[in-house]
Amino acid sequence: MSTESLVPERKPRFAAWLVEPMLANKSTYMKVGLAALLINLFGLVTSLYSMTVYDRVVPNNATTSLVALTIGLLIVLVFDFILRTLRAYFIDIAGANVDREVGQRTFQRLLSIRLDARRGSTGQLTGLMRELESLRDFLASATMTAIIDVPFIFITLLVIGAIGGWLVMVPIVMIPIVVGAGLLTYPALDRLAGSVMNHGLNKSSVLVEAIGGLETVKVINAAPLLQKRWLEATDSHADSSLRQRLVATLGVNVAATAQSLSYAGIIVVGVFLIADRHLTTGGLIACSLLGGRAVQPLGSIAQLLSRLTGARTAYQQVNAFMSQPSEISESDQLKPNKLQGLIEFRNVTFRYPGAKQDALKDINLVIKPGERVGILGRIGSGKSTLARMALGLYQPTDGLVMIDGTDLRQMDLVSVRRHVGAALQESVLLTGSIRENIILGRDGIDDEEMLRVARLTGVHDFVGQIANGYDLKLADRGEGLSGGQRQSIALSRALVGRPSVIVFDEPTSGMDMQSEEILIARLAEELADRTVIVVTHRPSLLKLVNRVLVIQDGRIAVDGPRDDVLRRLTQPQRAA
Ligand SMILES: Nc1ncnc2c1ncn2[C@@H]1O[C@H](COP(=O)(O)OP(=O)(O)OP(=O)(O)O)[C@@H](O)[C@H]1O
Repeated sequence: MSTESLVPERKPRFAAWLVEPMLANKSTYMKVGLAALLINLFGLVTSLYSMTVYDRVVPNNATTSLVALTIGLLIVLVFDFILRTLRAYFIDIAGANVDREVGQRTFQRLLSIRLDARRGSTGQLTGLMRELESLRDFLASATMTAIIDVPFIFITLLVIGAIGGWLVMVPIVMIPIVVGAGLLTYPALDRLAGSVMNHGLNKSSVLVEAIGGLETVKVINAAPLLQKRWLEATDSHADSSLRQRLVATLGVNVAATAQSLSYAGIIVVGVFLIADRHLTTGGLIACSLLGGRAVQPLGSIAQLLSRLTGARTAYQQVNAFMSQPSEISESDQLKPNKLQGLIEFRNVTFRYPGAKQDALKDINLVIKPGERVGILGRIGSGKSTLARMALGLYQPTDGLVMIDGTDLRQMDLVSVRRHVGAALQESVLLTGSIRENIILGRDGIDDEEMLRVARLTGVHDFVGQIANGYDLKLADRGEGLSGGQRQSIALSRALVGRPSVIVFDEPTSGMDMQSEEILIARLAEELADRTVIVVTHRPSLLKLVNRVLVIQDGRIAVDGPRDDVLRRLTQPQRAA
């Protein structure tokens, strides 16, 4: 029998990544609410002041009372000013706290996103992270103030009712008009917010692609194509933004007109009530002021409606991203302190998301600790995929990848990768010094160890001569260095700290034969007792390994001791 609960779990209305940081600032938000309450009450005082002045002071020429009342009002205004300032300050503080926490959570999620579950291009993901800004804008400042003011509409209406009786019907009639206009425009605004955001993400996508590959774009003359894509993305973005603003303006104008109508309506009806002696002139003045106050928060909401829909769309997109599978699972994951270096593939089949064919098919493989394996095969045969799977970058579609006898899915990949040195095909460096690029802020790696690997990989040969060479700041992704130099740095950061498992994918592709030979000679000793996987097309690198696998069409075609396999591969095919 299934152990699953029969009662479906109710999904929380809002996601934890947003609600938890907001709840953490609960006390600040309560202060904001209290300030809003007092500010709204002070607003009533101003209207009542006008009423008293018109009804009591003017007819009796009671200047002493006027002075006393005005002093009272001034005191209230001073408090009002202080509270408004405090309210804005508290909202900003809470907004900044929430923004920091939400930003941290989303960035962490971005870094731990499972590659097999990743959706959207690099540019779209960049744009998505920017969408957090619109959420932040929404949660901070003006928006919250306007929303908090809404419940006070009822208090204002109560006061109007107390002073002017049925006069209260005038602003009450206006409320459904404003709300109705909001409700009518909401679906259109919501739809437009979605398309504004999508077109924005498309723009970001073209931009990132163009900037990231500027050199290639020039060389292959792709500028006209990208220019065309950029123009299309900009046009559609501008078009949907324009429509969004038009619809939003409609709601705002209805609210503004309703506010004026409420004012005029109160005056007109009030005149008749005064004639019937149901209302005083002061009462009318107070009611007309209060009438404006009653409708005003709705106007602000109408103004915010487009931002509200924008924020909702951003929330949904970010939430969808936050719900994608991550390398960090909820369960307790194993965090190894060290690795023996036993790597096992059990019946592993893998297909890239959206691909038509399996990249790896039914792989069974045991790499013992200290074993050094070279992986050969034609292009696209699945060599790099095998290396990526050993690093836990992708989870098998079927079967198990195990390290030291434990399923990789049950291990904390950050801890595992601490003991694995990897250099993949692309030597992507980070902005910063060469030293930073080799050490990468890892604990326990000193300058001595950095220099040791730098000498080994040849980095010292080109950095050692320059004064402060290791502190040389590298530009974006290591620009300013040759491909081979970048590769040497990438190899250094993989070897530093002597990790027990090494995974190299074409580690010498950017090097000349002489540099490669020197490197191989030095690596032979360095890698002696490690578990090593080297993906390569170069026979020279096979000097480093004692076992060779040949991958063909996603399957292991040949597996054996290096010399045996090489002999088989170089033997002329016997005629059938
Ligand atoms: N990110 C990806 N998404 C979809 N398919 C992919 C992806 N990366 C690789 N593939 C496909 O998986 C198959 C194996 O690719 P892999 O990179 O492992 O080949 P390889 O043997 O390392 O090739 P090369 O020698 O050219 O590096 C190929 O058919 C390739 O088209």
